[in-house]
Amino acid sequence: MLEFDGLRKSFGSNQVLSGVTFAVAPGSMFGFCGANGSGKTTTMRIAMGLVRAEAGEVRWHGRPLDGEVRRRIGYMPEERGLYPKMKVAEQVAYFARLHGLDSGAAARAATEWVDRLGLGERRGDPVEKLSLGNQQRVQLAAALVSRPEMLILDEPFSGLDPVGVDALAEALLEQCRAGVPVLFSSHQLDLVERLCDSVGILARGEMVAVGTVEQLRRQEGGRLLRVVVPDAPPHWAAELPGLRVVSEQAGDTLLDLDGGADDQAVLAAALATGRVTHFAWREPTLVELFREAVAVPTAPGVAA
Ligand SMILES: Nc1ncnc2c1ncn2[C@@H]1O[C@H](COP(=O)(O)OP(=O)(O)OP(=O)(O)O)[C@@H](O)[C@H]1O
Repeated sequence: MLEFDGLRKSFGSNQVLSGVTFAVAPGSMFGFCGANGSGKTTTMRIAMGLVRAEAGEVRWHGRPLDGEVRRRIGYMPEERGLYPKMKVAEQVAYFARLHGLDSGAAARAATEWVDRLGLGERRGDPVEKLSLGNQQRVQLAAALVSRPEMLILDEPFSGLDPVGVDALAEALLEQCRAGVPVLFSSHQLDLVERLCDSVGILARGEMVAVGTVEQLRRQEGGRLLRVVVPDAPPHWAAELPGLRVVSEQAGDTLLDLDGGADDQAVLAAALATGRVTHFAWREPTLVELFREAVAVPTAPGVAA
């Protein structure tokens, strides 16, 4: 297990992490989510020894990470660390050598990863001549080339086109199948939902939700009712008892009903405003679960 245990960190008076705890199992993919500035990068930097935590520790197989273990981590930092003048394949081979591969093995592994990530035709170009998305692919090749024992990737999918996303997703799934724990941060929640075994949502300095998407759905208490009434006036459902309007756009309304609320009463109210073209229960997406989890709780009796 890669364990993050009770991490605390402040920058001046800004308490960023106040006890962050979660674990990534070998062979599983963990999607690390949270609003901008919630502390994902700080958490990953602590794991890599780039930021010192005030309390807590990160362990691999029960032992705190040290320099030796960190050399076996494939890390992709948020601030991309490439040498702009170095050629693509040389750069990737350079990172492989830094992680202990001899020069022959490093060159072979670099060729393989450069090809796999769709950069074969650019292998001889200096990195600075590549588009941002392609530089991103080089950075990923650099993280993967040393056959790491763990992967910690800070927003690896940002800036990639759909083909790049697919190539990276396949590469990460292959690492998982080989038993590597993969932790990556992302704001692309559809991707996290599709790829990850587990998800963690960081808010207010803590993991406010951790588990499979299915477990998060159960925690948040269930299903949403989608009602489409193209001609309904705005806010037609706002005053109905026992429900909350999650979203409303051009007659397409998403409702969160209390346990005892009557969906047939909602249907009758919808029909009273016009023709109902869609009326069905559905599971919340990870985006909706995320919004729910990061929303600041209001004290009882205080109007939102
Ligand atoms: N070196 C630093 N000095 C001072 N404050 C910092 C430093 N590094 C991070 N912070 C602050 O810590 C908070 C968390 O930042 P962090 O980059 O970890 O968040 P994040 O979840 O990765 O955000 P994003 O999704 O925008 O990348 C922010 O308020 C940030 O300004």
